[in-house]
Amino acid sequence: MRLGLIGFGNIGATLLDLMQKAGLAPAHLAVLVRRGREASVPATAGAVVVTSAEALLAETPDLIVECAGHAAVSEHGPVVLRAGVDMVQVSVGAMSDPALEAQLRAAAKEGGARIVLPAGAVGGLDLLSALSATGELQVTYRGIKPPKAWAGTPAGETLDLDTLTTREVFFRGSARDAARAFPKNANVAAALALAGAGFEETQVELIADPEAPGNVHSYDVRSPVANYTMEIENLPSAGNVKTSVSTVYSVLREIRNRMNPVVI
Ligand SMILES: NC(=O)C1=CN([C@@H]2O[C@H](COP(=O)(O)OP(=O)(O)OC[C@H]3O[C@@H](n4cnc5c(N)ncnc54)[C@H](OP(=O)(O)O)[C@@H]3O)[C@@H](O)[C@H]2O)C=CC1
Ligand SMILES: O=C([O-])CC(=O)C(=O)O
Repeated sequence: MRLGLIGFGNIGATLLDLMQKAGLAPAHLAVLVRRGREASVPATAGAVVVTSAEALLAETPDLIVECAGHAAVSEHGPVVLRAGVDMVQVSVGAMSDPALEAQLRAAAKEGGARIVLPAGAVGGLDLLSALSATGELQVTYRGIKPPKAWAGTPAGETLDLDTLTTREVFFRGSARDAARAFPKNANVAAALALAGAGFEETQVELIADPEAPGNVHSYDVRSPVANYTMEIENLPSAGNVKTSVSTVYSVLREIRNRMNPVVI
């Protein structure tokens, strides 16, 4: 596979490492970084490093994986999709901006490309997406992380994250408001909303817990044909405590599914 990456931080670098270990090293790798940040991609990655979506497309990737954040989706997503290249959009929460979501969908339609939204750090989206056809879903999600994973977010406006000793719920609201206010921590809420009951109807609680065993994603689903509860206890990434390691494995799965004859 000729692979294009937008962003080469924690997820990008770990993904390349996992692909190499799984015997799925890309035949060609191009990485889009911000101008002036070219040196952030080590020579050992064996990548062509570019600073624009046009230059990334000139490398003729079969697939592009965005793992750079909401602003990068807005900047590069429409260009990539309009050119007809499928994009795995790890920053799912960028879809919480209705204008950007419409722009991305229109670009994908125009280019005949697909926006692939990976499950990321959460699971069970297959059943949730299937049940959405009942039209009567109730979904409640709780995102629980250690205080340091909420550093640099609005949680710090109401909590002293350095000294917190008790579990505190600092956000209650819709998945849309969660995804917009916590772009590096609530992509999971957006994925659940898009698969299930929608951005306004999906209820979210965000919690800082000094006793949290990792990044915990927990949600309840009620529907006319099935009810379920899911709880995932994730190991945080060494390179970014906000991001669970399983997120990278979920991107690897998307790549594996494009390379294998059986999709699962
Ligand atoms: N779906 C899910 O479950 C999850 C989704 N995510 C999403 O993935 C994103 C990346 O996570 P992670 O790798 O851990 O974060 P990192 O901060 O480790 O890496 C992000 C990288 O993207 C680069 N970047 C930022 N803006 C741009 C841009 N406009 N163009 C090109 N590169 C850019 C940054 O470069 P620089 O070094 O120059 O700043 C940085 O190297 C998160 O921001 C979040 O949106 C994260 C976790 C779970
Ligand atoms: O990686 C995680 O645990 C989830 C996360 O940050 C997000 O949803 O943005």
